[in-house]
Amino acid sequence: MGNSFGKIFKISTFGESHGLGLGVVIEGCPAGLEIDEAFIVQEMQRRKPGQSKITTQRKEEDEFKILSGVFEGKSTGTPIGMVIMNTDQKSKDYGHIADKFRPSHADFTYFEKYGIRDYRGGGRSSARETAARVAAGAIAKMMLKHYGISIQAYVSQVGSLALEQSYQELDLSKTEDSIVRCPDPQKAEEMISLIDEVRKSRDTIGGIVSCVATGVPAGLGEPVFDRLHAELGKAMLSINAVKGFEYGSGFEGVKMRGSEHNDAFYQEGDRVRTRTNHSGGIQGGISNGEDIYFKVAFKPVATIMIDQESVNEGGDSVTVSGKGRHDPCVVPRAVPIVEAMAALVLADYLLISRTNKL
Ligand SMILES: Cc1cc2nc3c(=O)[nH]c(=O)nc-3n(C[C@H](O)[C@H](O)[C@H](O)COP(=O)(O)O)c2cc1C
Ligand SMILES: C=C(O[C@@H]1CC(C(=O)O)=C[C@@H](OP(=O)(O)O)[C@H]1O)C(=O)O
Repeated sequence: MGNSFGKIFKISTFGESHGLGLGVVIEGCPAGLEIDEAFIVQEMQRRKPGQSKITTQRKEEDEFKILSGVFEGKSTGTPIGMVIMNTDQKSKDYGHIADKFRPSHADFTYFEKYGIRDYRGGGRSSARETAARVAAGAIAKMMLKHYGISIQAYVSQVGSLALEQSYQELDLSKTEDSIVRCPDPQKAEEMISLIDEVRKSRDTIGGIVSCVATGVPAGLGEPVFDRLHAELGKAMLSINAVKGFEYGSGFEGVKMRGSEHNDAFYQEGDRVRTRTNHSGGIQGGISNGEDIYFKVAFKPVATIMIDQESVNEGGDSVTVSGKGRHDPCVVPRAVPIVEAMAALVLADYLLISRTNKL
């Protein structure tokens, strides 16, 4: 049920934030793929907590072990198992809210579903689980790289501080230069100051991660239900704290006429191309070979260090205030998560596309 994702390139994750650790099983990765462990380390470092002053201060190195499915540096075609141990849980930070529900976190709904509360933290609802997705996403990215596909995400908005440039106008190679992962150096500084100011006031703030996938061949997707953008939307909306997904021209597109919005075709060598790309690289649920681009909106983190109205498990009114180590804004760490989820979807559809036609 809700613990797995994908059709051919499939992942299942297990574990929670205050248990012994977490992990992932990847099925469907073709044999013979070179597995670059240094690349997986790099991806884990981009997501790990405690990486800068504008993230949670929980210190996890997120070292992983590959248990199976890789031999002499190559995938064997059998399930790839990976584990990441938890090393820095502080469950006592949750003692004062063991029977209270944090507003807008998962405490209430999780309790309603299971009738059991793992009060050592957010349990399975903690974004700690995304470490397993990033590990799997790194393998998916390696497979995509083999086929010339790359994915790059960056922070394009924090609160109301937004980049005005499109991804083509930005130097995305600068994204990793700043702790906020915004490729515009000046805006990055402003975003960092804003997050720091919000953090000092014991509050949190939201933001947007933009993402572009290049080199995706035409023909990936489905004309109904499992349309490529629907799968990308599901993947993004499955990330903790996501409140919005928009691809191509998105909500802005409604202001245009068809004559402006249509992407005119032209022939370039042996490829059909489009002059504009309001379609965001997907038409009729199937990739058309142009860049796939989309945005993901993240809400302000639920756990704030300010008193808030709530109730406990017995239905009494209580006041709740967070303690411990929380992200003041998730977007800097969400960048590799968005890329990982996009990579998992594209890797899956790339393998599915081999069954499209003779
Ligand atoms: C990278 C990342 C880090 C997060 N860190 C925190 C955190 O430190 N504290 C918190 O309350 N929520 C954090 N969240 C959000 C919660 O996990 C999320 O709000 C919770 O699972 C409830 O789900 P919902 O907000 O999607 O409804 C984080 C989310 C992401 C993507
Ligand atoms: C540990 C991570 O992030 C955590 C995500 C999270 C949440 O509620 O989502 C709450 C905090 O964790 P804790 O359960 O220790 O209070 C964050 O530190 C991680 O991303 O690896």
